[in-house]
Amino acid sequence: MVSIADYYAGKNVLITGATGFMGKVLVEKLLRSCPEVQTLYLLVRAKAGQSMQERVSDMMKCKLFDRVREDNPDFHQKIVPISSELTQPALAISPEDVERLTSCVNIIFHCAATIRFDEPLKHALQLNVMATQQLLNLAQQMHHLQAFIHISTAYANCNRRHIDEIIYPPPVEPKKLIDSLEWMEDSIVRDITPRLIGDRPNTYTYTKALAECVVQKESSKLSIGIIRPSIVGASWQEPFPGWIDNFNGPSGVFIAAGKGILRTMRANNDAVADLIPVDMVINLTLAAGWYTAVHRPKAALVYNCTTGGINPFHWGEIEHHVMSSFKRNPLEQAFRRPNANITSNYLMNQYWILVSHKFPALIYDLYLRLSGQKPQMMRIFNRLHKAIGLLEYFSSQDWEWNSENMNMLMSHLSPEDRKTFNFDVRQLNWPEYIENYCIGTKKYVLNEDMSDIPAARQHLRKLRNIRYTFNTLLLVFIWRVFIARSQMARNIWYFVVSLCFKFLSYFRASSTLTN
Ligand SMILES: CCCCCCCCCCCCCCCC(=O)SCCNC(=O)CCNC(=O)[C@H](O)C(C)(C)COP(=O)(O)OP(=O)(O)OC[C@H]1O[C@@H](n2cnc3c(N)ncnc32)[C@H](O)[C@@H]1OP(=O)(O)O
Ligand SMILES: NC(=O)C1=CN([C@@H]2O[C@H](COP(=O)(O)OP(=O)(O)OC[C@H]3O[C@@H](n4cnc5c(N)ncnc54)[C@H](OP(=O)(O)O)[C@@H]3O)[C@@H](O)[C@H]2O)C=CC1
Repeated sequence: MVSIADYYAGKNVLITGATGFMGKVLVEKLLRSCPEVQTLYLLVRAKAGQSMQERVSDMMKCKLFDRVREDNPDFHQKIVPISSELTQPALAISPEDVERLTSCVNIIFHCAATIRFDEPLKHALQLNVMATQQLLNLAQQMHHLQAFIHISTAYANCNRRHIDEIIYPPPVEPKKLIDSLEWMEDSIVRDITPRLIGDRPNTYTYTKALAECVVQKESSKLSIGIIRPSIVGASWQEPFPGWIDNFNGPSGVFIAAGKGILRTMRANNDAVADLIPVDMVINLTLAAGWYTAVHRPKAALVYNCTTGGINPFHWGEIEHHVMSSFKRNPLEQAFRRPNANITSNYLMNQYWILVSHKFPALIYDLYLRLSGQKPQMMRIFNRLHKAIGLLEYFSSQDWEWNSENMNMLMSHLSPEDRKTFNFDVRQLNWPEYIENYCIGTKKYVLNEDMSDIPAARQHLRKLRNIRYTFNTLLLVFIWRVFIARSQMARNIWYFVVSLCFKFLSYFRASSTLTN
């Protein structure tokens, strides 16, 4: 059977969400491991004052593409950005571009989505569901399309404990919901959102579940694969270990803990932390594209792309390895020494938030005010509390995903493809992966230099000394207050001092005698 790289040779690929975290890794891997691919059409919008061409050329300059650049300095010639705003009618693609795409695209990877957990329902529906429907409509006009790969999430059905590789009935008929929300004011939609999403934690998982149903409806007309990754983390091996470029999911939590800001979070130590490295997800995605195109399965195949059932690791272990990694490779200018603890106990968590988050923030802001600067720590903590509040649902419980299709796909790969497009999660060594992940947040998200580690360690020592001094002063102060107010405290104090004195005199006397 044709190998994966051979299949992609000469193919025209359409990718949405190419400027995002996973999209970038997909583009890079296709260019590097399938060098004969014909053209990558990227649907990109203008954003933040930058045209789509500027955004794509900035993207290609980033470090992620260093290895591709080495292999083929002209790789950018294979990339064709297409202007598209996915929330607009017909995806706002010009008629000329539609013509071009329909005449040549062979395979589509649909990665674009809003992954915000607090997205208003209408917008999440527009992007995650309606844009998917419009892309499917476009796909049906394509004369040479062989596969449509949709990126979903393993948490689309997080209201279930056991999740099979099937598409579950939708919580509501997507079209009916879209029609009925269309005329409603945003404030009304906001009010009814909790009732609509029901037992799902946010609009993200709800709309991703609806999107799967929209995709399934077209599966008789198109060859479809649905990839459901769990929590996508930094790369395992490719193109560099630990590559990551955002604060989403656990990355923001790791950084906040490494900076000594985050000290407590609600999570279950014993629950499975279903992290999966981005390069493994992308390898599986490309292999699924190949399999779908070559085998043309009759129904849409769903791939639960998870680690928990095969190579489980737990939040308690993650906490331990993240903390020890940041002690070995500290981040610059930490607020306090890294020392985060996770707990499933609500009251304990509230107590530590008060003592370890709010109290130091108050003191630091007071110091900033007194030194004529703008207070900022409380604001940072409020944002952090909002972010971790939204993540706690995922770190406090675990799920079981069936991953038979992932295993089936692996069994169809040649030994060579298994190496080049490796998604065998059994090979993951978690402590090593977490170490590289933490270093990756330092190098690629915070752009800190590894040569500054000795200075960062020195800073941690300084923080430790400040803490010891502060604790000693606090103890002495509390004790002084007690002694001044309570006869009993004074009596205990005199008793302890006289006991120490007696011991000292006894040792002095016995050492004089032995001499
Ligand atoms: C040692 C302990 C171990 C235990 C560790 C447990 C980890 C437990 C993870 C579970 C993870 C499940 C994940 C499901 C897997 C998917 O299926 S989907 C992918 C995951 N999706 C996400 O993570 C999106 C979550 N993020 C959001 O919804 C929004 O960013 C938030 C959190 C509501 C914040 O919204 P906002 O206040 O409007 O802020 P936003 O503009 O997004 O960002 C503001 C600033 O905060 C930063 N920021 C954003 N998010 C974060 C964050 N999480 N942290 C810190 N800073 C952040 C931004 O970079 C930005 O910085 P500046 O550019 O202003 O300097
Ligand atoms: N990250 C994770 O942990 C997980 C992600 N997933 C899924 O993987 C996919 C990719 O996620 P990830 O890369 O992390 O997400 P990102 O937020 O990093 O990327 C989202 C992409 O979608 C594009 N996009 C968003 N809105 C529009 C729009 N209106 N028009 C055109 N493009 C738009 C963004 O473009 P722009 O740069 O212009 O904003 C960006 O390229 C998503 O489908 C997500 O649901 C699934 C499980 C876990």
